[in-house]
Amino acid sequence: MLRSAVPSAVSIRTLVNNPSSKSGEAFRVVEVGARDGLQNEKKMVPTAIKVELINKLSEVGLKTVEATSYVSPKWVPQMGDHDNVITQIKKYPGVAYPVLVPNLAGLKNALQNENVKEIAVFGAASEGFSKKNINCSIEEGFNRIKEVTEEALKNNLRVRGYISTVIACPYDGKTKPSVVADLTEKLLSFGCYEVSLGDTIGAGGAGSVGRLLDEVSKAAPLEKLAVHFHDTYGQALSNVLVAINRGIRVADSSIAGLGGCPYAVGATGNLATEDLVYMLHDLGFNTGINLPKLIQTSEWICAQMGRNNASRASIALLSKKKKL
Ligand SMILES: CC(C)(COP(=O)([O-])OP(=O)([O-])OC[C@H]1O[C@@H](n2cnc3c(N)ncnc32)[C@H](O)[C@@H]1OP(=O)([O-])[O-])[C@@H](O)C(=O)NCCC(=O)NCCSC(=O)C[C@@](C)(O)CC(=O)[O-]
Repeated sequence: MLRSAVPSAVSIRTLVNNPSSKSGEAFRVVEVGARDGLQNEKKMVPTAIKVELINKLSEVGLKTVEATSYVSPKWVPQMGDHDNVITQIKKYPGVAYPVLVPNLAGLKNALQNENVKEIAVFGAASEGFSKKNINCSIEEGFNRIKEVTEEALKNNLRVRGYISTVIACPYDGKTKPSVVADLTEKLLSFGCYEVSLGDTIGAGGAGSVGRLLDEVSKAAPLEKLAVHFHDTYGQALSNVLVAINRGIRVADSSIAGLGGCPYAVGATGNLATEDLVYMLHDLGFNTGINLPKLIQTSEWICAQMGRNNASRASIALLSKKKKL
């Protein structure tokens, strides 16, 4: 069993009362808007819009911009243009563009595109969601992940791992933290450089997320963990604060809070990137992200898609700008 190398984190009270204690410390935001954010859109989003979105996100200073999925287009039609997207984006130096890969067939397709340098593999911590999402059991899913990861590493790709339904499953109810801890350990042993813990339906709050992280951190070093919260119950930002308090320094989020999973009915989008960045900057973290530019991108994508902005920080900062 791996032991955490990070010293015990400061309490939330210390963080809130003394934000300068985090001054300048790096925090990595993983932008998932172009993939998680768009995959559930019923109306096809033109490839050109996806490409422009990814380029704009790269220009605001994000260092990881998840680009698309090499999943079956029969299952997720919105991601069917994966190859064109990854070919057409600008590929800014220093920015990683991971693509989701569910199986060896997806990896074979991804490997044919020389622009794919990093993949993300994904499994679930509940049987119901695993069956609906990837049409197999948890065990079969992790066997697939192992073979995909091994093959990807042989081909010099970096591999990030996701675990879905870490708090609760839309089909099976609450998930045991010990199950998530075991699966996290497995993904790291396969060779994933990082594991992102996904609260797919956004059911978690500070208590359940804290209990989950206490258990997972017994099995995995904190510097190998990321958190991925959907904001269905409005808890995502406080959940990230709990993760920060435990010592985690990577979080996934989606521009304008776009998103939802096709196999998690009722789940809303991810935590909005703008809200996350607003909080991180207020705490004194260095994200490398230009918030005003991020807000412009958020306004732009909402206009392109004809939808309301789910980011509270974007709404507030845009209305302030309009009043001036
Ligand atoms: C895993 C499968 C493919 C199994 O689906 P299956 O139907 O069991 O697969 P199969 O192996 O039996 O193949 C069926 C057909 O699909 C084709 N096929 C098979 N694989 C591929 C592929 N990679 N690319 C293109 N085509 C593929 C295959 O060639 C065959 O074609 P046919 O002979 O019928 O013409 C399917 O269930 C699938 O694609 N699922 C993906 C669902 C998905 O993308 N969900 C959303 C992403 S996960 C998520 O959002 C959660 C996350 C990560 O954000 C974290 C969180 O919030 O929790």
